[in-house]
Amino acid sequence: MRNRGHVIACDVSEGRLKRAAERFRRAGLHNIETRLLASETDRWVKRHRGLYDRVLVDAPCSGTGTWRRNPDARWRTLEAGLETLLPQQARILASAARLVKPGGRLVTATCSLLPDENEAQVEAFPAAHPGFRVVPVRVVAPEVTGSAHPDHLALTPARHDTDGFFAAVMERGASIKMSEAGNV
Ligand SMILES: C[S@@+](CC[C@H](N)C(=O)[O-])C[C@H]1O[C@@H](n2cnc3c(N)ncnc32)[C@H](O)[C@@H]1O
Repeated sequence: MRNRGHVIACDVSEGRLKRAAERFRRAGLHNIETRLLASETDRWVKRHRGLYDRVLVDAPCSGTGTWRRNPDARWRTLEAGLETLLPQQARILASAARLVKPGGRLVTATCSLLPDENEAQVEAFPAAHPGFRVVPVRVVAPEVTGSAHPDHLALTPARHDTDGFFAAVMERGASIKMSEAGNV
């Protein structure tokens, strides 16, 4: 965005937001406001529903895509437990969807290799939020080629010699009424 527009970085961790603000300063970015949320049901989300052109969700995930750099993380991942992470990811995604304006886009990204955290979350989303449809990443970013998934961005250490990374784009219908868009 070249320091233009207005970006709001939300987290439930004050420490994370402070560290992020330091990174923004070091990078010379002046268009980012930080916002501490109590949870995905924070009233701030309700007050700002339907206001944002783009919403990026970088929810807690297993981090399995970073295992080649952080081999010890596999033991921490097992502690965190997918049975906790999967519903938390779905709740955060549903909450973030409320912020997207009609015609706006919701992008979800993980550093996970696990289909349950990636494709399965994205496939389940439009059923609960009929106002949204998946937009293939190749449409949004034609310069991105070689993804391991036909619609989403999927990078794997084996195929791309990068960390494992996943991103999907969903667009809210331009004419959809807020009340029709599921969970809003
Ligand atoms: C994968 S990390 C994202 C880190 C972030 N991109 C950064 O650079 O600091 C996932 C983050 O989600 C935060 N989180 C957990 N539950 C949340 C919620 N309900 N709303 C917003 N953020 C949440 C965690 O505190 C954690 O910082």
